[in-house]
Amino acid sequence: MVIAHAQRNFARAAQAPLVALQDVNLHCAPGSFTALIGPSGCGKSTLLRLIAGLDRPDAGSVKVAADDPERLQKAGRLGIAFQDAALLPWRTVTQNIRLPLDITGQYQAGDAARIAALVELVGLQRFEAALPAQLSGGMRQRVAIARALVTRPDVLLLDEPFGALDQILRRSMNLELQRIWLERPTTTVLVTHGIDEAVFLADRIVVMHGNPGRVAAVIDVPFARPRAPQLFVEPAFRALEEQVAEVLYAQRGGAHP
Ligand SMILES: Nc1ncnc2c1ncn2[C@@H]1O[C@H](COP(=O)(O)OP(=O)(O)OP(=O)(O)O)[C@@H](O)[C@H]1O
Repeated sequence: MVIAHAQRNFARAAQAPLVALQDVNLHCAPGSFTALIGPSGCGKSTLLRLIAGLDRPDAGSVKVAADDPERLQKAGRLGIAFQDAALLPWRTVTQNIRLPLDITGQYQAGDAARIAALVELVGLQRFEAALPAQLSGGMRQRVAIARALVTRPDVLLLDEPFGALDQILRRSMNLELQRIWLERPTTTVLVTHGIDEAVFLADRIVVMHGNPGRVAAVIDVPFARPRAPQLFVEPAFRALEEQVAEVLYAQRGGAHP
């Protein structure tokens, strides 16, 4: 995925346009895991929407697998999950997972076994027939991730998927996401507010600043996988968290809590 000099402006009544993204360059190698982190309003979701083909840049270009994201989006080759799992309340777990196949008209009888394997991948065996209202927040997010993977996408885009979960559940979902990603290596971009989540999951952390939205630093994460929960408290992990925090808070004048 290559983002070259991307700019996105939003019109504002009686004011100069808001520059949500300015001259953003980013290259994500196939099979890599990138985390986007930055203060609220710095343009993370806007950038994700450009990669997802849900929005277009005003200048510059976005290419996913050398192709136009909007085209890939329509072909179901981009998998997306948002903070709000956005499941259809009248559909069961299995029916929600197969939704992208129904929408794109790709569903075939042979897909049932693949969907069952996805249910297993996200640890929801025995809940296939449950409705969203019968699931916990973490389970709903698992369904959203399985649904994002059902079309075998080239790229998985996750916009704060665990943002609404409590800290303990978030940690366990971080481990789950790592397991899922290791079992199904997919180029992934994760938007998060959690420095620990970014350091634990990503190969590379893209730290953004706002006004205008831009890339402030790209920090490599060297830890080998699979990463164990103990990593969260290791000095090298803490040092990397500190490095990310320093860039993150630099925009507010340097000092951070
Ligand atoms: N459709 C839109 N119309 C007008 N302004 C928009 C639109 N979408 C985003 N913006 C503005 O662009 C800026 C970037 O928004 P964006 O949602 O990308 O930020 P973010 O970093 O994802 O924020 P958060 O972490 O709070 O979700 C914000 O100032 C927002 O108000």
